[in-house]
Amino acid sequence: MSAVPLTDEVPASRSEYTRAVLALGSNLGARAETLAEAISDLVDRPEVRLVDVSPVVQTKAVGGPEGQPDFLNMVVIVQTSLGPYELLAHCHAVEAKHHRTREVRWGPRTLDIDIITYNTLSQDDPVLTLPHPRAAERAFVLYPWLLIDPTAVLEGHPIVELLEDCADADGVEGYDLLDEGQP
Ligand SMILES: Nc1ncnc2c1ncn2[C@@H]1O[C@H](COP(=O)(O)OP(=O)(O)OP(=O)(O)O)[C@@H](O)[C@H]1O
Ligand SMILES: Nc1nc2c(c(=O)[nH]1)N=C(CO)CN2
Repeated sequence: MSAVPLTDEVPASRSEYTRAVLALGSNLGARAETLAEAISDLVDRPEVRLVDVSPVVQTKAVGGPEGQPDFLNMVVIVQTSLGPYELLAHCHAVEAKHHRTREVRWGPRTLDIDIITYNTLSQDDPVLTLPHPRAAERAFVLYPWLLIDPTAVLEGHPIVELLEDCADADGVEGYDLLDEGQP
């Protein structure tokens, strides 16, 4: 028996952390501020640890209504002891805190958080499809991800190769955070 009290120990079922890749997007409101706050909110619990944060990129909206504002997009990598559905619920709670609404498919939003990968988990459940079913064709996901993990592989393909075939690649550009709020 250990002399150290065990009461604060992480329960055995929660002691393992899994790597997950999350994609964040915003094209309504104070976009950069929202993304920064969302990262804080995501890791504001012991079950989610921040591993890496990509630069922010500005991207032309893909799909949805014509003429919607450009997005800011980024990718964050976390280690989490949450299960995949718990992580999804947590992402939805952070979206809700930032007043995310769902009226039009692919419509403008204050905040979107998608789970791109949860370790190597592969599943088809419409509630949580993993890897994210459209990530492999989205430069607004792959490009910021590539900037922090150049050797990443998605569904067996290096993301650097997937990016070459993305139709939206020309709509992705670097973004200077100091520009937010400027006319
Ligand atoms: N990997 C995933 N990450 C996030 N949501 C997912 C995932 N797989 C399935 N979903 C489901 O998709 C539903 C719709 O999500 P959401 O409204 O954010 O879609 P979207 O971001 O507008 O479009 P897209 O799914 O093309 O990125 C969510 O309620 C969730 O249950
Ligand atoms: N540029 C850009 N386009 C999108 C985005 C996004 O985050 N960025 N998200 C979508 C649905 O998740 C649909 N289209």
